[in-house]
Amino acid sequence: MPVTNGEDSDACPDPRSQPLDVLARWRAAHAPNRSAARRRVLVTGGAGFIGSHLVDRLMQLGHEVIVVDSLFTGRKEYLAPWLGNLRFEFIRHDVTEPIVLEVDQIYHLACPASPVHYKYNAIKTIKTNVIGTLNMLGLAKRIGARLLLASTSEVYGDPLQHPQTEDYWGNVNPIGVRSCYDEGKRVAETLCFDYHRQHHVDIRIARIFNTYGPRMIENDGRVVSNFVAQALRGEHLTVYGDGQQTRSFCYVNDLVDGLVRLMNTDDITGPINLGNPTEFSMLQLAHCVREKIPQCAGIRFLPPTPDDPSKRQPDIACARQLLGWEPQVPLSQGLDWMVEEFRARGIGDKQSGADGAC
Ligand SMILES: O=c1ccn([C@@H]2O[C@H](COP(=O)(O)OP(=O)(O)O[C@H]3OC[C@@H](O)[C@H](O)[C@H]3O)[C@@H](O)[C@H]2O)c(=O)[nH]1
Repeated sequence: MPVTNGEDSDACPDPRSQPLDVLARWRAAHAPNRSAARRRVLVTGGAGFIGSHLVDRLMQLGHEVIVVDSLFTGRKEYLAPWLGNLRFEFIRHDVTEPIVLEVDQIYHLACPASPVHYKYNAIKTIKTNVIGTLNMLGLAKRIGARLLLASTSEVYGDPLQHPQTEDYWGNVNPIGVRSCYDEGKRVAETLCFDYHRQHHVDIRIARIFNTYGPRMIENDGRVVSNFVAQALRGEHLTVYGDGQQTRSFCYVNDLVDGLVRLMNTDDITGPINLGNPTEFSMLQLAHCVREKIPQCAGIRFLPPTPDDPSKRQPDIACARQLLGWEPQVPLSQGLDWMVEEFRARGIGDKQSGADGAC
């Protein structure tokens, strides 16, 4: 980790004359048992869908990984391959409570991300985004760690600009049912920049667009997992509204690649959009899933959900230019892998017939 302000000698800066951030960064850069090849990395929300894939990548790269997760939506079994590994630790902890750890990097992902889950306890969701992020930024400041915030495309709300570039300020309802998440993440971004300006905390902000892949919880309510699980069970695909709303779906391994690149790129704060720019309507997605899973019963239209964004597509010019990153996996391929994993989990083995289909 680079030490700035002329403090790159091995000698410890004089604690009486140096600001705290200089001392913290000196300590981080000179910590024993650490190197660029073997960093100590904290992943909050590391037992979740994206978090657990990120943990796999960090462990494969040879880092020491600490996962902090409340297991509200995360699943410990996603971490099973690493339990018992000497480079891995799991701590069941809610980030709304402070925690003290010594690490070089913090990937701060902790927060329910499915609209169904984040609306379930809206006050808890906003606390997680605000107090949880404050706690993690305080920790980063204290120990001189770099912090990457998993922000979201939801900061753009129901966008009036399409596709969305990072300089677009968004169109967000501050008092709606989704506000706990989208306003919560907007405040989390604000906090990151305030800690950066005021305390020189080294921050990275990733605006993550819709992501899918193996290990999505089959009933987490998001569209790709819903459609695949419904199709495998021989049920109808539930399309909310007229299905003309659009999203752009990124395969989880591509996203993890973007997160790791962003974390390890110097002299950049973001925000940076990370997502697949290929846009689909929900009806197109439904047809794609039906083609792959013929036992699917058909489509059932349900009322739209409040404040549902009508369109969403990332402009990823910044990620291409600054990180040399762009998604590699087309939706059709990613869906095949996801269907395979859902089948391996036994989803659809016992056809429910609950909605009268099949
Ligand atoms: O069964 C379903 C589920 C969802 N949908 C629709 O599919 C679209 C996508 O819905 P999802 O719940 O998958 O995800 P959303 O885009 O609403 O929110 C997501 O945005 C990006 C991330 O930050 C989060 O994963 C999540 O908040 C919405 O228009 C929704 O109404 C259906 O038509 N049927």
